[in-house]
Amino acid sequence: MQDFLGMQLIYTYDNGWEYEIYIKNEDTIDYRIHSGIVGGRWVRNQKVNLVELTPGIFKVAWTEPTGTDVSLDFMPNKNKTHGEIFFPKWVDEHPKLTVCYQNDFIDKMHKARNQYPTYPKTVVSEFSTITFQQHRGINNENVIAQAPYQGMVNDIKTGKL
Ligand SMILES: C=Cc1ccc(O)c(OC)c1
Repeated sequence: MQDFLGMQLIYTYDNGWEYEIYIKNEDTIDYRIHSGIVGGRWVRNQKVNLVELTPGIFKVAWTEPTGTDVSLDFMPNKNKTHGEIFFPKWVDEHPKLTVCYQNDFIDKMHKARNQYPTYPKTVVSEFSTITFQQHRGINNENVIAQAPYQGMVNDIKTGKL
């Protein structure tokens, strides 16, 4: 567990979506979405359940202010992850409403999830390939501290960011 906490990982789902997560501490993540239908969305200090299923394999699961539920399995030693993402109907219908720095729009997310339909949900089940991982220490506020932009992943991978 100690080597997973503090990790920054970038991974690309088989459907093409590129995500970045920072495992901030034992119950908190920050993340950015670099591509896909909600590319541009980013979130800090999302509370999660994090467990080590077996040595080197981790599950991170949470429910979001949007009503989206997420369960991710990380296999960093194999450069693989698997995600199960449960989207309420409204996120499927109005994905762009969720593209923001969510921390500044929690009320907007709560209003939207009450106002728009939840069901039927859309379940996305996808493997991804980890293309970058590095240790950044625990509770590092500088890892995910600005909005995603075109070329940011390249800047991270080349050490410019
Ligand atoms: C819906 C959020 C979401 C979905 C899949 C992910 O891999 C993720 O990582 C931070 C977040």
